[in-house]
Amino acid sequence: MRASQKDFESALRQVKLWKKDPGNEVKLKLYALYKQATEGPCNLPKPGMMDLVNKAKWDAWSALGSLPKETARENYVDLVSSLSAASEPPSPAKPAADGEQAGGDLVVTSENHITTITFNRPAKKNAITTQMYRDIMLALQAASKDDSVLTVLTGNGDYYCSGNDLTNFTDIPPGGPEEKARTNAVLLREFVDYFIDFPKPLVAVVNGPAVGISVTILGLFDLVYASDRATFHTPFSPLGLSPEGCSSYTFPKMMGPSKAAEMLIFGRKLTAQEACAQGLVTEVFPDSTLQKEVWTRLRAYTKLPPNAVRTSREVMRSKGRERLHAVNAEECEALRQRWLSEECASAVLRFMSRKAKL
Ligand SMILES: CCCCC/C=C/CC(=O)SCCNC(=O)CCNC(=O)[C@H](O)C(C)(C)COP(=O)(O)OP(=O)(O)OC[C@H]1O[C@@H](n2cnc3c(N)ncnc32)[C@H](O)[C@@H]1OP(=O)(O)O
Repeated sequence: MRASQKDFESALRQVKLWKKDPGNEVKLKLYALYKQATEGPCNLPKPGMMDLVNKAKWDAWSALGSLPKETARENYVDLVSSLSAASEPPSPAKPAADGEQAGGDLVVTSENHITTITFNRPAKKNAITTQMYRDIMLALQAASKDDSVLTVLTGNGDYYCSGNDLTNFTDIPPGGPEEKARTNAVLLREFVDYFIDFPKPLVAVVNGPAVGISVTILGLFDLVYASDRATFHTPFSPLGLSPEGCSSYTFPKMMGPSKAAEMLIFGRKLTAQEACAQGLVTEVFPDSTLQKEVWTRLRAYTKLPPNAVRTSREVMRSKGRERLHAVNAEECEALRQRWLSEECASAVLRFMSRKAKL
């Protein structure tokens, strides 16, 4: 059945009512079909490589070639109707479809002298947005002053964290990609500095796969407890990136240069057992007992004399701190340049147009 102009307009209205973001892949398809249906084939000049969003849109529209306007209109209506059921708002009685808890993308709780910071974006595999970097710093600042003995980082859902949200690179400010790269480098440096300077023991409870920056900063933690479902992946080269979180220094020190090179340069993904053998993970637990065993142990640790714990940690940490700050600065500068590279731009585009996953 051919879609009428009325069906098309109704589909356009329906999309505006969707409460749930359908994801970049779908948004690009809808954009391309809309443009083809209303303007015909794309004849705009190709945007520059660094203009990521417009380049992705241009690619999607151009890929439709000389598809007739009527067919594009029909495909648009079909796509919207197939997705509409999934986009209906959840009833108030049920939890949100993506399982997000009240409290936003980051949940911070304090109980039994343990402050817990939880990545809470399960629908996006707990990818870290720009706002989340800022909120984690605020949470660490508060935890450094509260009555907690330990600070824990963990994830809600099947992932621990899928690393930096790759769409963080797509909102280009008026100052262009250079300004974006500069502000990202400043934010990253400040974020990692918080972990270097944090005054209390930091514990990661790695409940599932960990990617990118969520792996590299583990080198700055005191304890890393992992589920046997967890994996540890730093795919920097495929993304046109370079290591951060002081991992270029902490990983070779911890696992030796060649094991670190396999991870940080060649992107080898480690299982939890392998990461434990390399010293990145303290102990691996069966997924079914991770929470019970780890939290029982952590509660016992909070009963230790707090001043002795602090002093021991300080003497272990103080010698390397200056070096870590220098490494952090160097890694951020290397990344600032990487973010401006064609290799990185192409990798982000591939992810956004769903041609690539890890
Ligand atoms: C201030 C800046 C600081 C920068 C610091 C730099 C850090 C470097 C890094 O962290 S590099 C690592 C970056 N991360 C990745 O490359 C991971 C990309 N994600 C994937 O490859 C896959 O999503 C996966 C393997 C993690 C999971 O695959 P799976 O098939 O199980 O699930 P989906 O792909 O369908 O994912 C579900 C939705 O989550 C979105 N998503 C997942 N990870 C990210 C991410 N890192 N950034 C943005 N979005 C992410 C994914 O797009 C799906 O969303 P959708 O349902 O809307 O399509």
